[in-house]
Amino acid sequence: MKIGIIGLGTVGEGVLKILALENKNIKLKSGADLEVKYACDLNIDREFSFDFDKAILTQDYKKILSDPEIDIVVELIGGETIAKNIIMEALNNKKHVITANKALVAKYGPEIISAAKDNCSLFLYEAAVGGGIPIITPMIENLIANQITEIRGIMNGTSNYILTKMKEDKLDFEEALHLAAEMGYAEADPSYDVDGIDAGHKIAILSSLAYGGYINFSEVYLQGIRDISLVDIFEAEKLGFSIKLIASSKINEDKLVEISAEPILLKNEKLLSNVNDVYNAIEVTGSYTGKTLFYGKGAGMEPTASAVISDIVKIATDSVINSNFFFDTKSHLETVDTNKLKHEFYIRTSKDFDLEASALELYEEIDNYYIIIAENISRNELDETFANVKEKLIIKII
Ligand SMILES: NC(=O)C1=CN([C@@H]2O[C@H](COP(=O)(O)OP(=O)(O)OC[C@H]3O[C@@H](n4cnc5c(N)ncnc54)[C@H](OP(=O)(O)O)[C@@H]3O)[C@@H](O)[C@H]2O)C=CC1
Ligand SMILES: N[C@@H](CC=O)C(=O)O
Repeated sequence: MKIGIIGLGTVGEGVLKILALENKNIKLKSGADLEVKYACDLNIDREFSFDFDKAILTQDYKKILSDPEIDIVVELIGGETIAKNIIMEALNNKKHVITANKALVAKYGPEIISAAKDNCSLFLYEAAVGGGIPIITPMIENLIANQITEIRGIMNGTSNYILTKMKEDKLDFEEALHLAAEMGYAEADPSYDVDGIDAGHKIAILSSLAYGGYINFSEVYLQGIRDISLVDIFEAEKLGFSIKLIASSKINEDKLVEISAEPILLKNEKLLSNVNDVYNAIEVTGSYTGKTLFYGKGAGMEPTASAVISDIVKIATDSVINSNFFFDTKSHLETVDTNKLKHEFYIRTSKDFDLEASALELYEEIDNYYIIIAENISRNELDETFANVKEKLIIKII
């Protein structure tokens, strides 16, 4: 199998490196005969920390797309414009495509998957969710006997790293984000990480695999972590909770999906409360398995590259389940308006809120804020109640 890798940043360099180091072992274990014919990046004059034949380096991805010898194109440049063109052109040229680009899969999955089917090519994206954790393949293969009814987890390494550093090292948000970017965890535009968008992409992808249809990404309820301060982290701790960015979805009997990516106050005894640093953990509920848990590093060079290589080997060993059920491009899954659902909430509001005029009870006053715990209330009701305050943070409690 001849492979062209496009994008040699964090993930692409990892793929090139592991293939250079492990090619013989991979062949021994799987029988797959892999050759990287091209490795493409804008900057090819830099130093690499491992040995490989530099003749494979190119700055021109079009060479890869038009070379009839190339079987697999690995798209690792990220973004939604050139990356999408590369993927579509590669598929239309009858090449198999592998990506780690969750934004593209979540937003354009139906279009890309249809193009793959039309061209009898394969489109795989194990690295798009959970970094190094095998999760897409288990959803398609190992859990195939089950009806999946619920998925819940920590799916963004950067935000989990930030929340962990804020809690354990008392770093403020910006310092922790800076560290996450240095480690290669954050997206090129880190607002994807901290505004819940990346976790939203991932839960949309998993739900589209699980429930026999596709989720329209714009229907995922999103809330990020950028407004969470040390005050909230330590208030939560006093109450016996941790704050985690949780992506979740569940399907009800009417086939309506409740789907969100948002910070949640989780009881400290819960398993997900204790998943820290760049680690992700994804809990999948199946009709026969009950809950299964997938845990590991959710971002970073080597874990993510490991997932990309598993897709390469699947294609090379011709072992891909490619039915229409998973990410069914013809069946749009309807979603529930989560703003109407009643829950318990943690609220931090500035003191211009007229507490006496409201039916809500004060839990504590801290600095210039009221902390309020509100029960059996919807986001819509809370948004109306706190519409005019200078500052507010509203987080669901589970
Ligand atoms: N980092 C991670 O932990 C994970 C990332 N992902 C996904 O993997 C993908 C890649 O991410 P990551 O490796 O972090 O991104 P990086 O920004 O580190 O790498 C992208 C690379 O592609 C290069 N590039 C950009 N445009 C072109 C082009 N037209 N032709 C050739 N090369 C180009 C960039 O060069 P230059 O820098 O010069 O622009 C850069 O070297 C993204 O979709 C991301 O969401 C998925 C899971 C984990
Ligand atoms: N930025 C992402 C990278 C992996 O998907 C994250 O932090 O999880």
